[in-house]
Amino acid sequence: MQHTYLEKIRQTNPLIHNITNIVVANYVANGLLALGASPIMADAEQEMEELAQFTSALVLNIGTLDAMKVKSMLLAGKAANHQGIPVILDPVGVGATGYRKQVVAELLQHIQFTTIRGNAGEIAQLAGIAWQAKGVDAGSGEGDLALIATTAAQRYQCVVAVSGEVDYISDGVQLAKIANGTAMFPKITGSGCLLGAVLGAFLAVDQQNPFQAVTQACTAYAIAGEIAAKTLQPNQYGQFYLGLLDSLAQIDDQQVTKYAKVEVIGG
Ligand SMILES: Nc1ncnc2c1ncn2[C@@H]1O[C@H](COP(=O)(O)OP(=O)(O)O)[C@@H](O)[C@H]1O
Ligand SMILES: Cc1ncsc1CCOP(=O)(O)O
Ligand SMILES: [Mg+2]
Repeated sequence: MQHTYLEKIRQTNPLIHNITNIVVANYVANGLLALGASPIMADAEQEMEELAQFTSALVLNIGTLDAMKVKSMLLAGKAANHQGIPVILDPVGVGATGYRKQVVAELLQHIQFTTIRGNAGEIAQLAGIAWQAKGVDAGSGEGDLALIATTAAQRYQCVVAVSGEVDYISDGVQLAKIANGTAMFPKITGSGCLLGAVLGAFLAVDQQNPFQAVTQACTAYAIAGEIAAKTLQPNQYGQFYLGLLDSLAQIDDQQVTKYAKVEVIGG
């Protein structure tokens, strides 16, 4: 596996266009800057086509939807597909309401996503497998996470990442299991949303190998969390929130190689 993603991101500073939710926009922008990429958060329908001409990836996050945002997402997604830049979907809380389900179905119908990243509850919903999600959080279920990732990847013809205590990445044939991370992640809001944007940065520097880029992104991000949590008490969530940004700025490809707990099956 290629292990030079972080170096490439810092060399090329890919510009990542995010249409994201009001809870996390600032944190995601800071996380991309820390990593060495550049963020642009833009929602207005008038600028979607223009942005696709000079950005390196598009991240669509449905966390706080409204009709105007959905219109912009459709325009941005189609323009990104036309330009051939990677498009990432974070289907935040897709099982929570009928509107979220309807919007995600529309996005999936009109846009070819490179990657879909969500927690188990969100991806189980897209895969049509039973799961008890809790709002925007993963919730609980008995489902087989590898099957959920693989089913969604085959159904939507893209790389799917199911994040959680163990991350499962599938392109429909290959499966990666990543055992890195820290239990502090689900204690801060925005950690999943920031991961979606980080996927954009990794995919921007390796458009040829989306499965590998997503696996490396999830691994690097989970290890950055481990490093941030190492010196903290288990309830220092505020410190973790900021420490994760510092850690994303400091982590390098050698550390990712050293600490990775990744198993790849199939392919
Ligand atoms: N219990 C856990 N232990 C270790 N890492 C976790 C745990 N839960 C989530 N993560 C990590 O947190 C990050 C965000 O994933 P997740 O919490 O599933 O997203 P979301 O915030 O969208 O629900 C991922 O890097 C994932 O690996
Ligand atoms: C709490 C909340 N409500 C709508 S979007 C959002 C943020 C979800 O962020 P994450 O999935 O990264 O925890
Ligand atoms: Mg989320």
